[in-house]
Amino acid sequence: MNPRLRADRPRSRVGLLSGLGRFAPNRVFFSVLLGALSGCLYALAIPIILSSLREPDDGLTYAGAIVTRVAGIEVSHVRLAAFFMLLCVLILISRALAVTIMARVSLDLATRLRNRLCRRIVRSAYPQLELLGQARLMVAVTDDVRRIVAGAEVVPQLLINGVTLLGLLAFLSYIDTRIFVFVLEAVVFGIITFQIPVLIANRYFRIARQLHDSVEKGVRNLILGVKELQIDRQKREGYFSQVLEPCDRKLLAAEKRAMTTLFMANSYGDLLFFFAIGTVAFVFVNYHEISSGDLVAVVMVLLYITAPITVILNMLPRMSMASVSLKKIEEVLGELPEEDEFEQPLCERHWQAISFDDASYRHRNDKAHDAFVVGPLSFSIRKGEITFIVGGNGSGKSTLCKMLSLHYPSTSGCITFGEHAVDTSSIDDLRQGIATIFSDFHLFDRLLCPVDEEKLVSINHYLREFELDSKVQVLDGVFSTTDLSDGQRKRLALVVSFVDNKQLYLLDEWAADQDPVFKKVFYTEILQDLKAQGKAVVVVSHDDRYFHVADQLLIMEDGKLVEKRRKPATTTATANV
Ligand SMILES: Nc1ncnc2c1ncn2[C@@H]1O[C@H](COP(=O)(O)OP(=O)(O)OP(=O)(O)O)[C@@H](O)[C@H]1O
Repeated sequence: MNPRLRADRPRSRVGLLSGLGRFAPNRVFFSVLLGALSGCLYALAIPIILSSLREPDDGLTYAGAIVTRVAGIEVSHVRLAAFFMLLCVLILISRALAVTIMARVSLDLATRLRNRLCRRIVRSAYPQLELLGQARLMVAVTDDVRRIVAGAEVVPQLLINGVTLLGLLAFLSYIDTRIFVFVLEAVVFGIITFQIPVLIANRYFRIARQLHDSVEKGVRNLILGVKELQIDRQKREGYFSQVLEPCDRKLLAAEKRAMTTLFMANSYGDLLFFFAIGTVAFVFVNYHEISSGDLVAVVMVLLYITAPITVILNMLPRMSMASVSLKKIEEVLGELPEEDEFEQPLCERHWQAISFDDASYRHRNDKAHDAFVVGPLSFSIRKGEITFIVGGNGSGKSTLCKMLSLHYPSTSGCITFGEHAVDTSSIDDLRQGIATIFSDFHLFDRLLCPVDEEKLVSINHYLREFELDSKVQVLDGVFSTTDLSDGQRKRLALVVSFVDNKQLYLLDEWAADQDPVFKKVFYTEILQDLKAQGKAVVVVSHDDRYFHVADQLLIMEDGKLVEKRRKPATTTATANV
């Protein structure tokens, strides 16, 4: 079996804005349009104010302006004032709409990305998930998605301030072309030189993002291993000094470097404009003729320009981080090829026996040369039979179970379920007939399937049978609690699998946590019940005193099947196989 894996097509390195544009083109277009409009209106505010201050002879005075009484208040240049008020209202509406629309798009995009990542995780080949690791997946689903939202939210702000900047530069060119050229040169010089620290900061942001995965992994292991660390001070300190703190230190250093570089770049950007203002006010006027009114207008525009420039410079780090996170998510999606079979319509497949013909699986890890190989294995599992997989620790029992449950694709040989060879067209259908309880199983707090009256009767029956009825009730398909002992949790997992009514039951060391009484019930009653129902039952077990209940014994050693024993058809149920 080698299910074809469909990797994401190699993507072009899309920017944040084009990513947003592809996601919601109409809304992003409106937001951009309104942001641009808002920027234009902002840029208009200064000329309006200035024109209210100017006299026709280019002097600057309030005296002599025509004053009109509006609702008892004296207003000069009433038409201009009304236009200014209208401008303010329009700025308010367009700005609010631009920002709100983009914020909503970014939230929708975040939800979609999170959902897409989660769906991709469940649709991906299991070995690939193992290789990628929980920490990397968690950071992508939570942190990276959040950073993209933060970055997307500033897009309208950048746009508004960018357009304001352009508008003011245009106004500057209208006042005095020579000053405009000078300021434009300062802007171009500022932008080019500003890119150098931005590039350095981006490099540190990328390093910080990698280190974030390691910190996440460290914290996760700390939480998982808290019991062990609490009872041993030396190990606790060792964990902090050898694992968490070195990672934290590196992350802190990278983040500090990135932020420091960017803040210094921002300060440099601000200063550059004050330098430009100073040059115009103290030097330029000595070489070029310029009226005092124009000079005031130029200085006002230059002072006003510093605000949008500061906003743009301050918002850029968020955009940088969002772009790094978007790239990271695309990398994760690229590394998680989707199995083709999920596109097929589901159709239940029935079989009588599973056959392994020289099937093998090679674990993938960083060091390919010492990867563990299980197989080649040849055997069959039949319905109405109990098969035990036995062997020492690390002999490959659980790996074989995951081959049987179709989580691990065989790297050579062939596996068939009855008439159906396991391939891309059949794998998901065949998986639907399999119930598993692995040693690292997860118990969901609900049944995750429709619960009708018949099912409820069946659940309550099994809860009583497994002595769980006083602990757990099922209300609307949800368990009243899953805070149970390890043994009880395994029993509840078995109840769930019984209700699911599958064809193959794979129980990996299920009985390991059960008390001797229930262990006996498991081997002598529960397994026999499943067998009587015609299920194929595969049990990984170290309980040699119960090996006799098996119809078939598969003995594993170092990834190979060293012995297959089958119970003779004539022997009694208690005879050893
Ligand atoms: N996810 C993995 N990635 C790489 N190698 C693995 C992985 N899981 C297991 N292995 C390798 O496969 C070998 C067999 O592991 P497996 O869990 O199948 O043994 P087992 O017989 O079930 O052991 P136990 O009785 O201790 O549960 C191990 O020695 C280990 O080196």
